[in-house]
Amino acid sequence: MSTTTAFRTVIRRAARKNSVKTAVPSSKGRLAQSLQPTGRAKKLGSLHVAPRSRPSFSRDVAPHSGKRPKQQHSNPLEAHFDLSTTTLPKTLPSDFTSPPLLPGLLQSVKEVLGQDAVPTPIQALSLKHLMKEPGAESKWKEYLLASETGSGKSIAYLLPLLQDLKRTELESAGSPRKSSPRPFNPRALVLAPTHELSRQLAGFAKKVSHIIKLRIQCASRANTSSTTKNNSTASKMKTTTEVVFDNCDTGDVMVGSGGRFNREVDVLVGTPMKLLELEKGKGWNWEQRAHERALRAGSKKTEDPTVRKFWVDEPEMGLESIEWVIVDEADVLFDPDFEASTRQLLADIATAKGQPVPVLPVSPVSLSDARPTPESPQPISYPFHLLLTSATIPNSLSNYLSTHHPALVRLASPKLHHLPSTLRTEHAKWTGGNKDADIERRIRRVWAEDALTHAKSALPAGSPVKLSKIIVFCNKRSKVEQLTTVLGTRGVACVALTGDADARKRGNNHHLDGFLKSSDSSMITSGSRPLKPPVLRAGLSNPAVTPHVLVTTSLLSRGLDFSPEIKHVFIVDEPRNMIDFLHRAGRAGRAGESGKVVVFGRAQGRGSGRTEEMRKKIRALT
Ligand SMILES: Nc1ncnc2c1ncn2[C@@H]1O[C@H](COP(=O)(O)OP(=O)(O)OP(=O)(O)O)[C@@H](O)[C@H]1O
Repeated sequence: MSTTTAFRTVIRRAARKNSVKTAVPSSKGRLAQSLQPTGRAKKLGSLHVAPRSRPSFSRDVAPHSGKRPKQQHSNPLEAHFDLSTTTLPKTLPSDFTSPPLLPGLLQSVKEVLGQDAVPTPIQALSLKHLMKEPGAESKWKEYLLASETGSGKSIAYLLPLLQDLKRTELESAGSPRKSSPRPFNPRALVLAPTHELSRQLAGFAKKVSHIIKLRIQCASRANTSSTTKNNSTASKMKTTTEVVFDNCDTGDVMVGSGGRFNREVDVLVGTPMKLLELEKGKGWNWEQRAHERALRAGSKKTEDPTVRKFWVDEPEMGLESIEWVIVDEADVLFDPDFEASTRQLLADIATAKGQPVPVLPVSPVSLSDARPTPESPQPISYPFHLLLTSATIPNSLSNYLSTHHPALVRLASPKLHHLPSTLRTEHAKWTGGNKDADIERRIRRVWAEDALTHAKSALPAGSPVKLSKIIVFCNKRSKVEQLTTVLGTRGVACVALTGDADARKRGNNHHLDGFLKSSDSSMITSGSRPLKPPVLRAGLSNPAVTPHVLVTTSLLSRGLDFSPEIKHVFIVDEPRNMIDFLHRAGRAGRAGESGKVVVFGRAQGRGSGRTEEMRKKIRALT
């Protein structure tokens, strides 16, 4: 279908629905409103308290019954998620002032979220349970904050973290900080699975803490070439002057030089691998990794001549001062790909603080997706506050926590394991042979709808139309590349982002910011009458030139906040599981904004059974 035909179709449909007016909710407090439980979610609304043997807090929390509501036996998600639920407490803070925040912190929260913003359910739960009253007993906390995508988990963990760090700093004003031979001695770590998310979280934390003046840094070193012993002097010099930290706000980088670079850091954000590298020295595991690669490639020799010998740099980070560790996207960071690094880092902190914990091998049971079983717990007790956050609690994470952190308290929002209520789902059928053409048609339909909305608005006729940005999720890198090329040749310029894309190696988020920011200048003009198809301007305003479509894999499905720019997500390959689906879809419909996820699938013939199965599961999420 051409642009013109698509546009006309939209016009016809709109004419039919002409009498239906869309209610535009007030922007103030929209997020909190959209997250209130309704219908079935209200019944199942959950504050989930994990420790069955040790009821942990508050009179108003109904104790976990251990029983599953009847209707959940038929829930197709049961195989993936821990769906245990209890009742939401009746009394939760309804604003950011009770318990009181430090004045500077409150001011920044209002600046960032808006003067009328009220806490979302997960933020209210966090305020209620995690804000330490001055003089309250100091004990290491262990909490899981779980709520649907885009519901404000970052603020939910930042408030107790920043408030506590500032208070401790004020209380110990005058007393010198512990001396350490290492240049960086953070008081808190925030772990995230990707550099992109680390940078975004650090930038956000900076905004929230700029008045109370805590120092937030992102440990996001630009990827540089490996350092070999053969060229040790030159390469060592290179390492000591290369980029150490990325300044997430400005994109500037500060250049460190080994031990000479000294700067106090309160909160350091990074991937577990990058933080281990700072703790142990760059190159600490390269030899082992190269060895494993050689083994995977089938090398039988113990000393493979192709395995290079790597130089290990000086460690740069001390762990003795750490009081808090936040594990964002905990279900990923405790999954088999990240689990070893995450637990190694946590264990190293405990050791540095003089309370070593065993790094137990992960039991296959705790990592399995099977329903939790009453295992004999092997508790790990870390000497720091541990906060995990996640939008999904797969059974594997639930098992892991029951086994190793039986005292950890789980706080969950009423709509956990549901799509945000402001997100609409549409199913698009493949029409036949050419899937790329179907995707293109759907993209153009979104733009035609933009033009129609513009034409019906009070904006002056002929003024530019703002075209929507769209994220397209594929399963494989090869598909991302192929689709980007095809759409490009058909006049839809795309940004392709895969794990090893060059743009990711630059140590900043400019590749994402550029895509999102260009929206202001990327416009088309509409004629004065709505039936006239949009006219494309040349150059920047032309989506054939300026990318309006980001094509990627699940890499960008985790944690990244694209609101309010992204309202459309396309899922063109069947997601591997519903966890993947929730996270991909959750890049739109955030913070109470409206959004739409379009799921492509086969309506008949081969593969249609699987599509129908997926639809059922998606219905269970809404
Ligand atoms: N109380 C609030 N009122 C209005 N907007 C809010 C509020 N809290 C957070 N937001 C906004 O909501 C958006 C999403 O927040 P955030 O990224 O923390 O969500 P999340 O729950 O961590 O999502 P994900 O699970 O995808 O990581 C952000 O743009 C944030 O500024």
